[in-house]
Amino acid sequence: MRIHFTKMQGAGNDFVVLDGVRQDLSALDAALLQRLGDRRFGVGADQILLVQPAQQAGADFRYRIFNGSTGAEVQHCGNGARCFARYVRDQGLIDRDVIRVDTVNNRLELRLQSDGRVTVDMGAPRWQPSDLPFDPAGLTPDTASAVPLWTLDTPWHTDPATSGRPAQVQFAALSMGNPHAVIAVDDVERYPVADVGAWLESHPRFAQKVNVGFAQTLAPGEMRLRVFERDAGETLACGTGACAAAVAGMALGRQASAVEIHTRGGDLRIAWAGGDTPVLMTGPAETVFEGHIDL
Ligand SMILES: N[C@H](CCC[C@H](N)C(=O)O)C(=O)O
Repeated sequence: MRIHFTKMQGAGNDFVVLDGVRQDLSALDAALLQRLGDRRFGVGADQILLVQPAQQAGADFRYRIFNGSTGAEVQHCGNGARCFARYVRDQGLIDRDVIRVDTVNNRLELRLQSDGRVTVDMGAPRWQPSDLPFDPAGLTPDTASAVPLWTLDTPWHTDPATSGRPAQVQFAALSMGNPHAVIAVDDVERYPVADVGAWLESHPRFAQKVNVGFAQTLAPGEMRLRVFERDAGETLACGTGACAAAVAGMALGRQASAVEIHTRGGDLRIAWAGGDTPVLMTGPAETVFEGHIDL
């Protein structure tokens, strides 16, 4: 099967984008998607984005996301949503700058800005453990702040003096359509992101695993963030992770209602008015190259 694809990136989070409107991609299964995502045997990408005709009234397209390492479908991808908007506009699939798309569990509004960036209405955050899902059984959250903070023992010990007591992590748990655990750290560059990220990503309390964000507050309105993504490892940026980190900081009273998030791959701007209002994310979306692949 010969497939036309477009390689794109949003703040260094990279994607293979497929036109399922003008191509018949019904034969694509998880194995072929995983091959597309493979950085040695395929094109290589953190996620595969599929553009399909809308199935619901009021939407322009259906937007489906698959993690590149597994070919498994996931609920949301924020950096991907910006690239989706750039793609359908540049490919002539739509001639408007405001685009409405449906994901598996959300309707998003994508807006192409005159400066080349894209703003995405990411929907409202959801805080119930069942929204992730996260199993809180036996845990007592710290409810002194506006949102519950959960504490888990890690497999590591802090130092010989406390060899009997494991180190702990405290995190906010929320859904942006996909599951996120956000840990506040003093210095993202020195924190053991790979170890703690891999451990929490696959913790049995997260039945569908979880994206793990490591957030450093630089100032009210400015954060640095690293994210160990579910089924992707650490990516250079994570859009839903940036929303989750910003919203957790705001809900905890540590952040203003608009935050500039510095990721390793670029900067994202997040705005949120609280409660059930939508989270707005603005950032870059760029095409890298186009090509064909025989699968
Ligand atoms: N790894 C994520 C999907 C991609 C999210 C990320 N690339 C973004 O920009 O939001 C998950 O399994 O939920």
